[in-house]
Amino acid sequence: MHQKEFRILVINPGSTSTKIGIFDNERPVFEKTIRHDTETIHQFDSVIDQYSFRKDTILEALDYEGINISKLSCVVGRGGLLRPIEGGTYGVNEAMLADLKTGYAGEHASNLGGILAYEIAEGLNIPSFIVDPVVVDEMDEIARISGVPEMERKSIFHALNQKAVARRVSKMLGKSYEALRLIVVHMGGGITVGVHKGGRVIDVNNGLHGEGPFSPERAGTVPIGDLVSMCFSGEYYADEVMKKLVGQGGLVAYLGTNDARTVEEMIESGNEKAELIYDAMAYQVAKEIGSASSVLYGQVDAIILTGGLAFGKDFVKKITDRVEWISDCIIQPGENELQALAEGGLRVLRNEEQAKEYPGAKASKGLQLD
Ligand SMILES: Nc1ncnc2c1ncn2[C@@H]1O[C@H](COP(=O)(O)OP(=O)(O)OP(=O)(O)O)[C@@H](O)[C@H]1O
Ligand SMILES: CCCC(=O)O
Repeated sequence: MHQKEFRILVINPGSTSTKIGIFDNERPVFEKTIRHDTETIHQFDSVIDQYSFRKDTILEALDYEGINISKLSCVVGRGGLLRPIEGGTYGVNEAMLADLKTGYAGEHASNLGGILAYEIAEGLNIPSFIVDPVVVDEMDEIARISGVPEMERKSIFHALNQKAVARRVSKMLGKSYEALRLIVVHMGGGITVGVHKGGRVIDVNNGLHGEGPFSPERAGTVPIGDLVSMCFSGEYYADEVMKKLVGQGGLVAYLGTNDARTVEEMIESGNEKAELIYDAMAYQVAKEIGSASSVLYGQVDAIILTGGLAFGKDFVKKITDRVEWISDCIIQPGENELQALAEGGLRVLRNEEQAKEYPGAKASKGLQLD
């Protein structure tokens, strides 16, 4: 039987770009990365203030391509720092909009995803969704214990790409995602190592707020006593310390760049410090994988390396040399987040899955965004 065709607009707002795509069912018919220079972004005081600018930019790009948005079936955005929720596709509701707008769990460019999806969809009288936001939380209770009762470990990670890649590899292996025990390692600007079991991510490092391996621009776990001393030294404001951990940590702090390709060039030209730091980043990723394997009692069906850094063959080898005794390593470089967003929306349009309802506190009134 001929399958019904749905046309889906997907929106993935990043800190320096807005990626958009039009999909006819699973098939991408248009994809564009709209780059925003630092000057443009810095004229806004907060992420939410960028809303009208990003919306206009998206609509102009679609108009320029001659894409008629009245033919859309739904709009899907990347979800942001919401309340902790399980993975899946969520309909954008007022409670979600309120949390995205106030930045319930902090500022993140993806907070704009749900808002933009909703605003564009509402004008067309079609549904809007988010899929697997960074706050997907399926952690086991035991994984939440930190050692300080006032501080619970949190699940903040590259849920969208981790889940999409895990599903893709499961298909490649001829098994269902739910039947496999996987360690998925997303290595981008931040690095997160997720333990996937029974279709849930039962443990993962908080890749945004200081846990796990250091990354191109984040510090990861640091010696905690020294961090406390730094905080109370009187030399730094809180936001300065935070920047050292997120944005100006990792490769940026040691080598002045967040671009692994530049680091590789430095190593080529004999820079020994660059070599040590790059080795250390791979070493920390491998250690995190080793730790994740113990969560699965060593019974790991595959270790999957993904994200931009997985394009770096030497970097990948530095990791796999240390962990391939645990399980097979499957390399899936880059990320396919637009496709993953489209597929999440499609599963609901096709009634293969029901859209989940976001559980936050209800907003009292419709939101005024313009
Ligand atoms: N061919 C390559 N070889 C080595 N490193 C690469 C290559 N391509 C990209 N990278 C590195 O990957 C990193 C960026 O990865 P990616 O694009 O996944 O991050 P992002 O999308 O900005 O952040 P995040 O994935 O954390 O949301 C950069 O350090 C970049 O230099
Ligand atoms: C860790 C959450 C996604 C990101 O890197 O910003």
